[in-house]
Amino acid sequence: MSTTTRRQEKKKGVAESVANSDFDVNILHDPFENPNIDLKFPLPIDKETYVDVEDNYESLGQSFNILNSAIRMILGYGANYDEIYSKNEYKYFLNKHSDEFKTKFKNYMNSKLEKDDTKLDEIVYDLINQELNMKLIEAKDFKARFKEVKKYMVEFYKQNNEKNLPTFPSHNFVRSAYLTVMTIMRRLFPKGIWVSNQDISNLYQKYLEDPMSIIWTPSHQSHLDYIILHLICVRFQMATPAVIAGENLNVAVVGGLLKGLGAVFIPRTFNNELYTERNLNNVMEFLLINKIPFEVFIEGTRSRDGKLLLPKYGILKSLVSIYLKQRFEEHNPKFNMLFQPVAVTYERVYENDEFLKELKGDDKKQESLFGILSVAGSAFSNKKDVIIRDKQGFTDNSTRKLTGKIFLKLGESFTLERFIDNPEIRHEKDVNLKKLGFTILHEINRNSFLPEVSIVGTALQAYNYFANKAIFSVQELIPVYRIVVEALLRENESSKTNKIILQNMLKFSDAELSSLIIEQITNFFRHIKVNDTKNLIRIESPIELLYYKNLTIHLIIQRCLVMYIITLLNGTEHCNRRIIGKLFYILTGFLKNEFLFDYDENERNGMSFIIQDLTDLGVISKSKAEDSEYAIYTIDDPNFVRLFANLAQPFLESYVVLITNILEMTSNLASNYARAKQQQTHDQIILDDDELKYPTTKGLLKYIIAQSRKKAQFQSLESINKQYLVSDLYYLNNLQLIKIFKNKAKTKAFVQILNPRDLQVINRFLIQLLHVNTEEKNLLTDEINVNYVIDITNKNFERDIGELERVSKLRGSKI
Ligand SMILES: O=P(O)(O)OC[C@H](O)CO
Repeated sequence: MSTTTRRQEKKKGVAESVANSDFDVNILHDPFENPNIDLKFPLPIDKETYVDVEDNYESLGQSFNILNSAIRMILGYGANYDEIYSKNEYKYFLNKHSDEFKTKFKNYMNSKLEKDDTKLDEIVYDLINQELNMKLIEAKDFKARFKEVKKYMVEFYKQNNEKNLPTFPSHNFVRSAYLTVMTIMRRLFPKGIWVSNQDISNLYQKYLEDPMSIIWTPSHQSHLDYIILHLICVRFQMATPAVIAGENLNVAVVGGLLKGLGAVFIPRTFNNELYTERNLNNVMEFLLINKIPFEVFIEGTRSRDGKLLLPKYGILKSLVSIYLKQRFEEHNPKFNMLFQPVAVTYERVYENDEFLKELKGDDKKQESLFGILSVAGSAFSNKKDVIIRDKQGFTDNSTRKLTGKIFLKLGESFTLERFIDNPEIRHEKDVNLKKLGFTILHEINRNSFLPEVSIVGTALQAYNYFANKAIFSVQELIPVYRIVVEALLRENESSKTNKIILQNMLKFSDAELSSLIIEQITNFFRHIKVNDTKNLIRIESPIELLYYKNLTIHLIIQRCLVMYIITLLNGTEHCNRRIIGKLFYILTGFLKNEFLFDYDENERNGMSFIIQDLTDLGVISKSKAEDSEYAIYTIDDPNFVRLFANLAQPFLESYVVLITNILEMTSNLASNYARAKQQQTHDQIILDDDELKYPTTKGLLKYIIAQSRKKAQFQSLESINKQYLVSDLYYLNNLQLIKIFKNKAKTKAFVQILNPRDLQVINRFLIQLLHVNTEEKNLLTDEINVNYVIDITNKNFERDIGELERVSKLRGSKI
């Protein structure tokens, strides 16, 4: 038997053993003949409807509709057309497509604006009061002016609602969309979209026990996320959700279709608009009272780098305040909602090529009708997908579409009542929103599937940093591959699927692993090439590895950091648990936004556990037997330590890149500003001269990327990408070392240095940490110095720089 066939046999074994647990359904399979997928339990049929909401209307019989008839005829799906989405609404969920519901929705929103929402009146009163105070109007005109402004506001928000709120046209509209989208998706993703029937069945059963709005909270890496969840709902006989979507998607024609499918368009930033947020709250409250499923991407934007982003709290805050209002003001004691974290994993994200450009500093291409049509159009190109090789025999994927499987895994769902777990709480400010967001995202990370390509990507990235070679043999990669698989397996105890796959991979022979690596590179990479005759790999642009490595990095980042620190201190008396612990504390602080370290309850991620584990593995050893915090550790397996330490490095480098450039750019701008100010006459004084004094966030990032690439200061390009830099920028803002603020027109954001001295201290600390042009280590090893850096990261503003300066002077070192 050939190795490939043996590997296929083993892979089949994996698929079979997984079949009863995870990823047993491809939702793109057989969608027309059998649109409804049977769940793992029989859906009840003894009642007409299972959702206890007033005014849940059954739709009238099929009305004649030319479009639907045409679709039936053209596509020839006649027989089962009426089966699609036939029981989802009215029977198991509220029928949001009934005319009665739509009228009720519209009336509800209009009467909120016209009379029911006192908040709007308050806003208008405040405004007119200001006009009065500024003598823009006279007291006698107050009432008339109030009426005029209120009328304007009501009209404005009515028009806004018309433009932005879901329209829920009809079940036939859902059916037509299903047929069209299915047809496109099947062509775009021939390898399927995989889910676990048991996951969906568990959720459905929980929902039926006590129907309430399911709040779907998926990870967000692609615009396809919304489509996928809708298709899943249709197929598993659940109601499609209303979806919070950025107004950037409300483009010609497509915006209308998306509204038909439940999109609630919102501004990307609210800029304290007085009533917009409240208006959105009203929309959400109406949907939740009616137990309509709701979908929100709490990261707020698509992650371009494979890791989860920090949650945005706006919508979570609204959900919590609606819950408390309903329970305690509207006396609706059973009101609740069910959060469902969802991990969506792509073997190759559709937007991959665009994301690489953005990471390298290009502006995002705005969504447009043309762009969306061309995606749909590309599904129908009849170009055969053949593997092309260049003259040297390496794969040339520059013109191939490169699509893979998509996997969707549900985490453990929980109700808001269970999360709050305190009947005394009445105010949203008493609810820990950060913990709510992090609970959702940790649950996503805990359940994220690791596709084979993510393991290949991690091994390639690790080896690339380790060996720094552009061309190497597949054979050279294999030992690294095995080490990576072992490390990931140790951190995947809780994921049944990942565990099985990784365990099986460890049993592969070298020849089987080679063929797996070659196959994955051929299928998914454009800038990493492979020659399957000579068994060679060529890395043309390592930035493509970043995404795949980051699909796994959250599992091992803490140990990478510990190994990084040990590498720095190895051979000195400082390589003890006390100093390692302090540095680990600082570095996990630096990377806490990048990796969502807060509220992580996994004890395997603690420093003591990791050190013990590395000792047990024989990677490091303790020189003294007793368990003192001063016992010195030494590295026994330098290659192992270096391999993982390297993976942590780019995240730290990106801080040095950022801070050095903020300092440089700000000082350049300051001297230009001083010069301009001298030449300025009184008449020229402008309203918003921050523009001249401070870099904009956007300008700064562009400058950094352009400058740093020229300087090639670090080995890895990974440290100079937009997503890491943005997240670092917000951490420095949080430490109040810099301030990010908007201009008066709220069109731009600026970066101002608030604490140049401590920004320098952090910069020097990082420079020593990364030993860039310096042998000094005093900021890493001297406890007074280290404690000062800890004070910065702890936001202890009482910190005493004097002591730091005295110590440095005494020892003749620079701060
Ligand atoms: O910020 P973007 O471009 O990732 O947009 C993603 C949002 O879902 C659009 O509403």
